[in-house]
Amino acid sequence: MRPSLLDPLFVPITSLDGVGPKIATMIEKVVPADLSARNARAGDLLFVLPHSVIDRRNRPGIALAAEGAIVTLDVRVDRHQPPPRGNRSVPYRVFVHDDTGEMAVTFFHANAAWLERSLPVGRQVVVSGRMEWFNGRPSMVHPDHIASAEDVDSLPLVEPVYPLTAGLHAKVLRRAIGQALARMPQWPEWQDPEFLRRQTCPDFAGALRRIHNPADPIDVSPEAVAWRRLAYDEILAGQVSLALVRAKVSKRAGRPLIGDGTRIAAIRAALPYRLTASQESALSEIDADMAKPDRMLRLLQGDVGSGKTVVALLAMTRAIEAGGQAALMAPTEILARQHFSTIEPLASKAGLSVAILTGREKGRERTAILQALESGAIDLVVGTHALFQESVQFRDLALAIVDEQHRFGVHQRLAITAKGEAPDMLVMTATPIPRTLVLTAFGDMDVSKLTEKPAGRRPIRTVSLPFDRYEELVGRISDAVAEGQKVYWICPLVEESEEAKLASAEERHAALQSRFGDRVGLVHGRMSGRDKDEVMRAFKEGETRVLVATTVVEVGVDVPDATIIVIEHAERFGLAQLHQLRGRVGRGSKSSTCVLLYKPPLSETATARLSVMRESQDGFRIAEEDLKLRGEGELLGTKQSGTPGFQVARLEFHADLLETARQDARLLLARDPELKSERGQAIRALLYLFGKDEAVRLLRAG
Ligand SMILES: Nc1ncnc2c1ncn2[C@@H]1O[C@H](COP(=O)(O)OP(=O)(O)OP(=O)(O)O)[C@@H](O)[C@H]1O
Repeated sequence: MRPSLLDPLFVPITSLDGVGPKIATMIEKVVPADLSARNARAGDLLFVLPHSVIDRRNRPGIALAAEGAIVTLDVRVDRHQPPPRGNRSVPYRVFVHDDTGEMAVTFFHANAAWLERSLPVGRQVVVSGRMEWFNGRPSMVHPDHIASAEDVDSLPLVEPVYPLTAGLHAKVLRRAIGQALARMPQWPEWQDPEFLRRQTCPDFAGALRRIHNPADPIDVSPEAVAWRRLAYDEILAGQVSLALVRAKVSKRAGRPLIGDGTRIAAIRAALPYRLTASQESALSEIDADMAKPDRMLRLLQGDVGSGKTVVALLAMTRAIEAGGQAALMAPTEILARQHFSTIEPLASKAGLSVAILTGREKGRERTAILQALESGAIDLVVGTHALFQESVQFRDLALAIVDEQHRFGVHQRLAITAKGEAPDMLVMTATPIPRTLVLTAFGDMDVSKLTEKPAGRRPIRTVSLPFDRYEELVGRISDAVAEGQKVYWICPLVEESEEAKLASAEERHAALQSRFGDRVGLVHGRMSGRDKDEVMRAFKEGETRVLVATTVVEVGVDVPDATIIVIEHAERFGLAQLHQLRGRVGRGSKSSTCVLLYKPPLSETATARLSVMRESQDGFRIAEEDLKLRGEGELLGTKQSGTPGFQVARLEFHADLLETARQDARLLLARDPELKSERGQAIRALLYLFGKDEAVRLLRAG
């Protein structure tokens, strides 16, 4: 049961003063991504942390205030100058002075009565806001704060600045966060006292209060002790949650999966290529795991195009030879269909019966698949989320493979394994991620890596090109298309909305169509599955030569004879994503080109990212660079996809805390596996606070 001390925080944010349904929707946009999968609760606001501060301690005097600076001034009010009657375009000006000079405090659409009350002529007041120059004179337009000289203490001297979204005012958000802070109960301490002493940390509530009410800009820094304390809390919550999942998964013993090898041999014989040494060694690690009576819990990391699918197929075949069934779950429908079309012809050579199950299989077709899975008539199923559904039952699921791409959480992975009697599990990721991140996102899994690409692949030539060379680029592409090459054109990442994304893709499609006619296809996330398939088929078979696409092609799409990829507004993408996208070409034996089309001026990090892309094609190295440049959020996927990232911890500052937290979590659970001790109970509260409700539920499920 959830500790009752959490009750005041476990209520919808709409129960806070000043938060109606409309504001709630806006606030949910700034609540950290991991939490926003459900409706936000008041407690989530605690972790909406400021990214900077406004320092209002700066009191230079009017004459010394720099343009654009936010300053606080002690001034005397001289006179009011309301706009001429009926002329709303002229502002209301209040003239003030101090020892150093004079200025105007300016208001548009002012409420005159309110101004007369708050800035009475002759009174000494404090105004705080941004300095602007108007007609060569200093002025402050719409000060953020006005206080009488007596009330000056009410001014926040160091004011936190929060991430905002269109329509959400800082004041509204601050007020909501203030209420969440006020609802914090007296927490039991969940950290090890020894650790706290070493780190000289404040307690959890104290740390939050310090960051939300900073006394100094340094308090709002991930390196400050308060922030480190919270980061450690969060990392520990993650590690305990992963350890609980692992304990649950490995509690039931697995079984040895050993077959006679005939079907595996049939598939190997049908492959048009030899497996790489990397693929062979990953397979023998997987084989060894599967042969053991313990359950396999392994992560297969492969760089783009390294050939994970065939490794997955051979592992599944082993499970089937041993008398069980196997499931492969993909993050998108496009990918599920692609895996199916790769796997099906090979599997049928070995006499396996294979099915696909996504949201699209409906009615009688679906019923037939479900029955065949339950009776065991289907050996191998490829699918999407649809495989999680309760109606999906297996006769004997022996191996579950999750093609992860960071879109599934720990608990979803668990959900699929719950469909068998302790099946083995293999998680595949296409973005190589550094060891530290493997630990945080996946816990203690065994890792196999595909570090090598199939023989005969040529390096991809990568160039960056400013947008003003667009015409020249289109000319080159025109030549390439005339030679029969295939081109991906990736549309810019647009944050605002699905509509904006679509508009930009359609616009580019239209522009390229006017040049290349009906040899240009368009694929985007809003299309139906069938339409997407059709567009992909036409591109694969060469009916279209240029494919304009949003990032739906980012993961896994395999058209081996595509040789050029243009990434428009490359400066907006993270490194991991650029690397994934680039991996759509260079999958065959022809040489390929990746064009990073950008709009100058480039920021410093964008410049660095593009140069890493030009210099390296090693996904493992790029992942390390990404971690340095951007932090883990980008690396684990884009914000939109709800990644197993963090809300507070930032690994570029807090990676050193990981190992300690991991050991701490292990020790804790070794001593108190059900979290029943005093510290264990406190840890339960911690898990809930960081949204790990599912992990606590596992305890009850036993
Ligand atoms: N050993 C091999 N030799 C030659 N080609 C191979 C080999 N293994 C796989 N391939 C081919 O390489 C391509 C990429 O394989 P696959 O789609 O499995 O890659 P992946 O690891 O899933 O990469 P991504 O994550 O980028 O999609 C496929 O066309 C596949 O047929």
